[in-house]
Amino acid sequence: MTSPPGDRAAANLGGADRPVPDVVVEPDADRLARAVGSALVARLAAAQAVHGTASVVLTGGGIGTAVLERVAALAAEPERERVDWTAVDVWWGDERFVPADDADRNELGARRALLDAVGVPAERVHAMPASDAGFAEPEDAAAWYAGQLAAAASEGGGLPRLDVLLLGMGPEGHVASIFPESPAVSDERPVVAVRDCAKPPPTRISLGFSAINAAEEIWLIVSGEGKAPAVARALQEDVGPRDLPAAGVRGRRATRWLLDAAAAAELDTGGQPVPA
Ligand SMILES: O=C1O[C@H](COP(=O)(O)O)[C@@H](O)[C@H](O)[C@H]1O
Repeated sequence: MTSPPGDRAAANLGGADRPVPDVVVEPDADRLARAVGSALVARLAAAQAVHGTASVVLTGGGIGTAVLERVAALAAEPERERVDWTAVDVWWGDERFVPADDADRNELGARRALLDAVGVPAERVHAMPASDAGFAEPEDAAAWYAGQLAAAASEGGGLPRLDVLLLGMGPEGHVASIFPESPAVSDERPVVAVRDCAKPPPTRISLGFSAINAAEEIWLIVSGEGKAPAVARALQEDVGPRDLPAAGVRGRRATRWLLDAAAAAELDTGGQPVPA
C-alpha cells in the first residue's frame, strides 16, 4: 500500500531542496554501532568547532543504545577525537510516559550508556517528562517540552539548532513514537502526546515531523533482518509517512540510513557493505 503524494507534504517532509538520503551498510550490528559511534563523535566535534556548542537528539532502542555505549568507550580513550561534553545539548526524539525509574524510559538507557559517564551538565540534558514529574496528562508534558525547545531557540524560532538527530526504526516503520496510521503522522506540532501505541508502553511523547525534519542531519540507525522490508519500502519514492513514518524523514543537510547487512538485505545492493 502506498500513500497519496499529499501525505508526504502533510508530514512536513521539507521541500525538494532537501538532499536525497544516503545509505551506509556495515557487516553486522557491532560494526554498525562502532561506525556510528565514531561518526557521531566526529560530527559533534565538528559542530563545536563551528558553533562552540553541539546538539544531539537521542533515540531509544537496542542499536541506538549500543551506539551510545560506543561513544562512551571512545570518550574514555584519551588519544581519540574529543567532544567537550560540557558544551553538548542533549534532547530526545521520543520518550515513554512512565515513571522516571521505569526501565522502559529511553532517558534511563541513555544515562546508563553514555550521559553518566561523560558528564553532560544537568542543565543541558533535556529529558522529556516522566509520568511522575507533575504532568497529569502526556499532552501537558508534550506542550512543556515544546516550550523547552522554543526557549533554547535563538532568534525567536520555535526550535534550537539540532546538529544530529538519531532515530531507530520499528519493523512496521515507526520512528521516534510516530506509528503508522496514527494521529502523530499529520500533527504539525513540534512535540505530540501519543496514546494507544501498538508497541508497549502505550503512552508516549514524541517529536513530530515538524521538529524531526528541522534537524541539520538525521541518522536512521537500523539493524536486523526483521526491519529489512521496512528499510526497502522507506527508500521507495512512492511510499508515504502515513503507511511508513520512516519514509517521512528528511534532514536539512543530510538524511543518512546507517544499516547493518541484515537490515539492508532487501535493498538493491543486497545488503553488501557500502562504506561511508
Ligand atoms: O519504541 C521505540 O522503538 C524504536 C526502535 O527500537 P529498536 O529496539 O527496535 O531499535 C526506538 O527508536 C524508539 O526510540 C523507541 O521509543
